Amino acid sequence: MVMPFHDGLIVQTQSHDYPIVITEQSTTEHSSMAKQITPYISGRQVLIVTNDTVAPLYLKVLEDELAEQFVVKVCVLPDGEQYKNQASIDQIYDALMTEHFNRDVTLVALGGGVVGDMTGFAAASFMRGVNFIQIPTTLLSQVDSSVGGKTGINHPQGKNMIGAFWQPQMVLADMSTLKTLPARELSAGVAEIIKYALIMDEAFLTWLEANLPAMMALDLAVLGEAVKRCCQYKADVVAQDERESGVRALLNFGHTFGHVIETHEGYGNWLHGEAVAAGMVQAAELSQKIGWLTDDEVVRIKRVLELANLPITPPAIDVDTALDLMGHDKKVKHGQIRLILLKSIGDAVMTNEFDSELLHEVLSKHSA
Ligand SMILES: NC(=O)c1ccc[n+]([C@@H]2O[C@H](COP(=O)([O-])OP(=O)(O)OC[C@H]3O[C@@H](n4cnc5c(N)ncnc54)[C@H](O)[C@@H]3O)[C@@H](O)[C@H]2O)c1
Ligand SMILES: O=C(O)C(=O)C[C@@H](O)[C@H](O)[C@H](O)COP(=O)(O)O
Ligand SMILES: [Zn+2]
Repeated sequence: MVMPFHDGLIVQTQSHDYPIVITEQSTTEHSSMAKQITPYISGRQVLIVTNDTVAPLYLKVLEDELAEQFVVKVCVLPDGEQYKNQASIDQIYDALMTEHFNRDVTLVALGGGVVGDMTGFAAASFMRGVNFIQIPTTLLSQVDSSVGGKTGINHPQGKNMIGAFWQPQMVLADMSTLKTLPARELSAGVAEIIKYALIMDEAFLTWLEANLPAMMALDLAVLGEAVKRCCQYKADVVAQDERESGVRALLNFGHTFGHVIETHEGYGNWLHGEAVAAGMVQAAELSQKIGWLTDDEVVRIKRVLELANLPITPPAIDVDTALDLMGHDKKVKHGQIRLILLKSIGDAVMTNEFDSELLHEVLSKHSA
C-alpha cells in the first residue's frame, strides 16, 4: 500500500487536472515509484529521460519495475544546465524514433528541473504532443519546476527562450531522493521556496525563518511540509493563469535579474536558484528605492537568504550588458521591461512604472 507522506494535491488546468503526490521512500517494495506512476501511463510504451548523475542513483529500480508491464527504453542525457539545449532535445527525439515509439508513448522525467523542462518540451513537440510524467529529484524541481507545465530549453542569449506550456499527467515527488542531493543544490531549491513566501505569504516567511535550520539539516518531514505548501501556492496560481497572462508572472520574482546572471556567467556556473536569490535581492533593492519595501524588510530578505547559504550579491556585470539581456525577458511588453517588485513582503506586483534611473542604480551597484 502506498503511504502518502502528505496529502496529495491536484493541479487544475485547462487541458487536464493532475495530481502531485508527495511521498517518502519510494524505493521500498510497496511504494515504488513505478507503482505510483503506473496508473498514469495510458499506452504500452515508456521512455525514461534522465541524466548521467541521476541514472546510477534511481534509474534501475524504476526501469526494472516498469519493464514488467511496459516496453521501456531509457535516454540518458549529459548532466548540466549547459546541456539544456536543442542537442539534448534531439537526443530524446532520436531515442523515440529509433524505438519506433508513437503517440502511445509516455515520457518519464527522472531528475531535476533541467531534465524535467527538457522532457516536457520533447513531449510537447514529439508527434505534436504526447504524455509525460514528472519525477522531480531535486528540492527545486519538487517545489517549482515539475508543477505548472513550463517546459523548454535555453538559447545562448537567453534562458528558457524556446519552449511550450505542456502539463504532465502527474508529479511524483519522493522526498527520500533528497538524501543524495548536494548541499549547494538543496540551497538552490530553498531560493524558490523563499520566493513563494516573499511574493505571497509573509507568515510563510516567518515559518521558514524558524524551520530553515531543520530544512538545511535535511529533515525530510519539514522539507515535505515546505514542498507541499509551495506546490499548493503554485497549483493555485496555475489554476488561475496557466499561460502567464496575469498572476502567474509573479512567480517570476527575481528572475529577470537572475536570468541575466545565469546567461552572462555561462549556464551552470551560477545555479538557477543562486541566480534567483541574488536577483530577488536586486528586485527588493529596487522596491526599496521606489519607497515600497522598508530598509528593515530588505535586511530581513537578505538574512533569510544567507541563512540558506545563498548569495545575496550578483556578479559584476556591465549595466548596458545587463539591460540588453533584460530586454530578452518574456515579460517585456511594447519594448518596456516589466519587473516583479514587492509592495511589502507577501505582496508582489508586476510593473513597468519605475524610474529607469533607479533600475540603473540597482544594476550599477555591482557593475563591472
Ligand atoms: N519549469 C519551471 O517552472 C521551472 C521552475 C524553476 C526552475 N526551472 C528550471 O529548472 C532548472 C534547475 O533545476 P534544478 O535546480 O533541479 O537543477 P538540475 O536539474 O540541474 O539538478 C541539479 C543537480 O542535481 C543533480 N541531481 C538531481 N537529483 C539528484 C539527486 N536526487 N541526488 C543527487 N544529485 C541529483 C542533477 O544531476 C544536477 O547535477 C533550470 O534550468 C531552471 O530554469 C524551471
Ligand atoms: O512557473 C512559472 O511561471 C515560473 O516563473 C517559475 C520560475 O521559477 C521558473 O524559473 C520559470 O522557468 C521561469 O520562467 P520564464 O518564463 O521566465 O523562463
Ligand atoms: Zn525559477
